[in-house]
Amino acid sequence: MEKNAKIYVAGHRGMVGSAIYRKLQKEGYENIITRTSEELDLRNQQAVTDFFAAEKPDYVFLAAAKVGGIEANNTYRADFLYENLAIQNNVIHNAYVNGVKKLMFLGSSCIYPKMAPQPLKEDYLLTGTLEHTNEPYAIAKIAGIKMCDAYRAQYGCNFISVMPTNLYGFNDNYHPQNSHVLPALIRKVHEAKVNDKKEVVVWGSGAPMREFLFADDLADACYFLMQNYNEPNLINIGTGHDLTIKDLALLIAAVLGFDGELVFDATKPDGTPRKLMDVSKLHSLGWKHKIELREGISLAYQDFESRY
Ligand SMILES: NC(=O)C1=CN([C@@H]2O[C@H](COP(=O)(O)OP(=O)(O)OC[C@H]3O[C@@H](n4cnc5c(N)ncnc54)[C@H](OP(=O)(O)O)[C@@H]3O)[C@@H](O)[C@H]2O)C=CC1
Ligand SMILES: C[C@H]1O[C@H](OP(=O)(O)OP(=O)(O)OC[C@H]2O[C@@H](n3cnc4c(=O)[nH]c(N)nc43)[C@H](O)[C@@H]2O)[C@@H](O)[C@@H](O)C1=O
Repeated sequence: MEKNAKIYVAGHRGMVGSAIYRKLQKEGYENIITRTSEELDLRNQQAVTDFFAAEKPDYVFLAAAKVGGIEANNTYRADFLYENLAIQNNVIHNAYVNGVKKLMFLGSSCIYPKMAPQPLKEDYLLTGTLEHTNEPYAIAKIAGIKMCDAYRAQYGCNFISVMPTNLYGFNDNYHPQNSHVLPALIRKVHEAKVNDKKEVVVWGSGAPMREFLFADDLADACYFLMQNYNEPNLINIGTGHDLTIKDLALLIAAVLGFDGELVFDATKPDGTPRKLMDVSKLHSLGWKHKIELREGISLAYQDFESRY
């Protein structure tokens, strides 16, 4: 990407989009264009068509999406399918129509088959049944990946798809029901600590395993791949390490200084038992994460405390 290139970061107020924006600024890009969802609703086909025709961006990071944790995905099934399909259809198609030089689409580790062998290799996509709680989201994301591949095959567009693992970081969503597990547990443990409560409720059995990547590391990888990756096949982004939800809760309790009990709520779903990324393809290209989990939780907690 040339330093004077016009780069559209879709979803720049979100956790991932804001990290990509910070990374681009740090690298010296000055022509970054953004719109909030109030200024440009990416579900609106005409509005997106007009925006691309007027702005003609050179590069696009598509980090706008309907996003949430296990409960949000399972509850708002229609919204996750419709909104994500609409956003990605509009952005990817108009990127093609307006000659965007390169576009990055973000998938997610939760769109691999529920019972895929571990660690998850890129070619396991579409080899088995999806996890029920996030099936609508996964169907939309798989369509986005296939759309990038199809526009490359038919029209020669340099559209790439990356597959991030579970993320956390600055500007995360700490909603009690709709957030992902890591921000949810930061909030619950914090509230238990300041209110002198003896217990924190952890959803499910605590046995599922998850891998976590700090959003600024993801942004660094996205920037690296935007410079160095031009293939139709998707590429995993993660750390290659995971832990149980119980151990995650214990680690968050340790970092935040909470010494009460963890109580497991079996009425809540566990979701996918494990989704550890095989990151050998990314490592072979020369990229590795920098922020380890304990440090990342500490950074995220500082952000949480400054915003709540
Ligand atoms: N969080 C995670 O653990 C993971 C995320 N990902 C992927 O990363 C990407 C970003 O996720 P994340 O940053 O966590 O999500 P956030 O919810 O933090 O941010 C999403 C952004 O999308 C924008 N957006 C949503 N709907 C619309 C719309 N209709 N029109 C315009 N903009 C819209 C929002 O804009 P505004 O703020 O202006 O309303 C918001 O800034 C997504 O593609 C997601 O699937 C992949 C793996 C894991
Ligand atoms: C990134 C990925 O995120 C989603 O998948 P997920 O990894 O299953 O999501 P999660 O982070 O919400 O939960 C992880 C695990 O943690 C447990 N858990 C415990 N206690 C809380 C808790 O308090 N909140 C939440 N949310 N989960 C909890 C929870 O029961 C589950 O076993 C996809 O829908 C999909 O959208 C996607 O892309």
